[in-house]
Amino acid sequence: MTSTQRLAFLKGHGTENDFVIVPDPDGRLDLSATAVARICDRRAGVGGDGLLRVVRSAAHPEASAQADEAEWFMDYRNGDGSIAEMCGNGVRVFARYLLHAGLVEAGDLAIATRAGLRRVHVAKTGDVTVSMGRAALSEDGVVVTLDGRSWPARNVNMGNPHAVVFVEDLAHAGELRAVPPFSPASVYPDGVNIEFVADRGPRHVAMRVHERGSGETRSCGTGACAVAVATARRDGAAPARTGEAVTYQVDVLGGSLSITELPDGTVEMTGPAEIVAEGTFDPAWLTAALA
Ligand SMILES: N[C@@H](CCC[C@H](N)C(=O)O)C(=O)O
Repeated sequence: MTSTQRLAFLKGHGTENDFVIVPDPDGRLDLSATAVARICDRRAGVGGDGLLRVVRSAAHPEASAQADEAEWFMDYRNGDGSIAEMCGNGVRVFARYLLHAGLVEAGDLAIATRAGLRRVHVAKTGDVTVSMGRAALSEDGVVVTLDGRSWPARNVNMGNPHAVVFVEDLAHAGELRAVPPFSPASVYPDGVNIEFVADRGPRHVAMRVHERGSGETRSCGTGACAVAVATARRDGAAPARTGEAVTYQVDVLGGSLSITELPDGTVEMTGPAEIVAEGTFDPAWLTAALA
């Protein structure tokens, strides 16, 4: 890109997990971690928990194998510029963007991600539903410690890693300004998203999350799925065994998500996704940010 070209961006969110959306259909942009962190900076940049680069699957080496089934690849980056495999709120916002930009029709579509294909249902307005794949749960003896308290954590992989901790009171998660200490570190060599969960009622919980690469956010879609499945197991609900789907409402600081685990083990998430603004980067600022 030359400094005279204006690069467009949009801003969107899903339950207040907010993203800078950068359309780059032909995969021409070289977005370093530093550039992403500058764009996501809430004071000196556009600001966001993360960035969604919109690239044709065929134009991206990590997605070309999915190009036959999904025209578009979600190149997701955390706010610090690090790469993550998957983002559940992001994929709903990504689908909302594709429809908003006239790149897809309303209805069912597939989106390529680093965690594989995700099938999405997006209508002209309203909530977006995404099939998030299967959760992989394991007991690895992980313990999370914060402000003098310790809890066992459930390890859940939703394409990306999560440690789910049940607490009596979400206030026990404190300020969440830094990654809550956990051990053994070897379970999560690439870092982890940590969810604190409290009961709200039958099949209804609330959570707070410290996201790898973004800090405390107001919502995490993959985290809400991890929480729903971990809570279902704690409650003795196992759709694969009983043949009955189980749905949990998961409240986050920025709203609420509905998560259903189906008898085939796949997890569906439904929640809002909005585009709130469109703009262009100042060319001189962007040139410096990309340098
Ligand atoms: N906010 C996202 C998760 C984004 C990725 C995560 N921080 C990671 O590094 O795994 C969501 O909605 O799932």
